[in-house]
Amino acid sequence: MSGFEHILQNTRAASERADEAFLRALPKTELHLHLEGSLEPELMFELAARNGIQLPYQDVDQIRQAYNFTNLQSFLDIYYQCADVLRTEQDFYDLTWAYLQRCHEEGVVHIEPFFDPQTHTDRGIAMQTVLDGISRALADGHEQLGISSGLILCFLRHLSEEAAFATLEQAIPYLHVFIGVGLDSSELGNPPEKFAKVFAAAAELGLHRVAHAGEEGPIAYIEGALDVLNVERIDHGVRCTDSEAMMTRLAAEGIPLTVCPLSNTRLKVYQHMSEHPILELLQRGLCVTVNADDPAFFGGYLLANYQALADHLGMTRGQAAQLAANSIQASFITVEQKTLLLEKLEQVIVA
Ligand code: HPA
Ligand SMILES: [Zn+2]
Repeated sequence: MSGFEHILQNTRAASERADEAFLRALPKTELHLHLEGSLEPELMFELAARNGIQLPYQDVDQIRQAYNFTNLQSFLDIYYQCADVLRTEQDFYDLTWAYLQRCHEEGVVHIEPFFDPQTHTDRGIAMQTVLDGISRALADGHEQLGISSGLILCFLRHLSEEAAFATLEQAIPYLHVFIGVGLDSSELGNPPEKFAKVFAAAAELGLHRVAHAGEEGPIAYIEGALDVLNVERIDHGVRCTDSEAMMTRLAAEGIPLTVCPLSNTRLKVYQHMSEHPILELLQRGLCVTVNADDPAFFGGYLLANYQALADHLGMTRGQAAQLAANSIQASFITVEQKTLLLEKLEQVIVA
């Protein structure tokens, strides 16, 4: 038994249901967060006004009413439309800074957020504009809020591999401001194999690799992400429950899943949070983590995702602490940084 598990099992309160103060106090990382998905309607209107853009909505209430999704694609259609207000370096800064402030309030100590350069470069926004704004905010987040970060560049899988290659090439001058590549957008019909060459090229550049797989897509997509793209984490991955063999493999190989509970219910992967399998996967020994995905669209940031598991699945303090520990273990920080964060986590558990 590791020191951490020993502490968990011998802490009297470990079997109590996790409450908000405890969840907030746990040092947590967030590994599955699309920066464009943290664009709140209020900031959307502010940026639209600043950039002289007419939104197809009257006010923030009307926008929120439009967030009534039936599946992933119904969300993506609105999500890409909303991103059109992001035009200047300052817009990308403000977007990222607003997210960092939420992290600070919620006890998030390290983040590895995603951004979708093609959503912007295809509208004529320069890669440099996007990356300068995001990276300036992340640097301020480290300096002023003590939040460390590693940015991940995602390829849009509904576009071609050639387009992904062009994006990677455009990003090469900025290799110092991102740590890895990911794969997102419409999953069904766009299997991981489509991006085999560009992921191999990213690996050659020394970049980390992650991919969305098994959100709506089948087991074969999780397999393809692991065996063809050589990813180090699976984003979502909840459909691994379709296969005993896959669940056993993920547990045995310690491959982290970045699970997003509120996203899964808002996009109807599950009809209700009470059906969510995350705690069963945790029990089976998978390295599952909790994340917000697109919090401005799905009704809550990281803490709300943890809270939903306490409210609807009866998540205990012990389970919450294990999920937070997994989020630290699954991140791309150094062993020394992990040890430090796990020590802080232990202090919260025994307090
Ligand atoms: O949950 C998601 N899945 C795929 N693409 C996305 N882009 C933003 N969020 C998502
Ligand atoms: Zn996602």
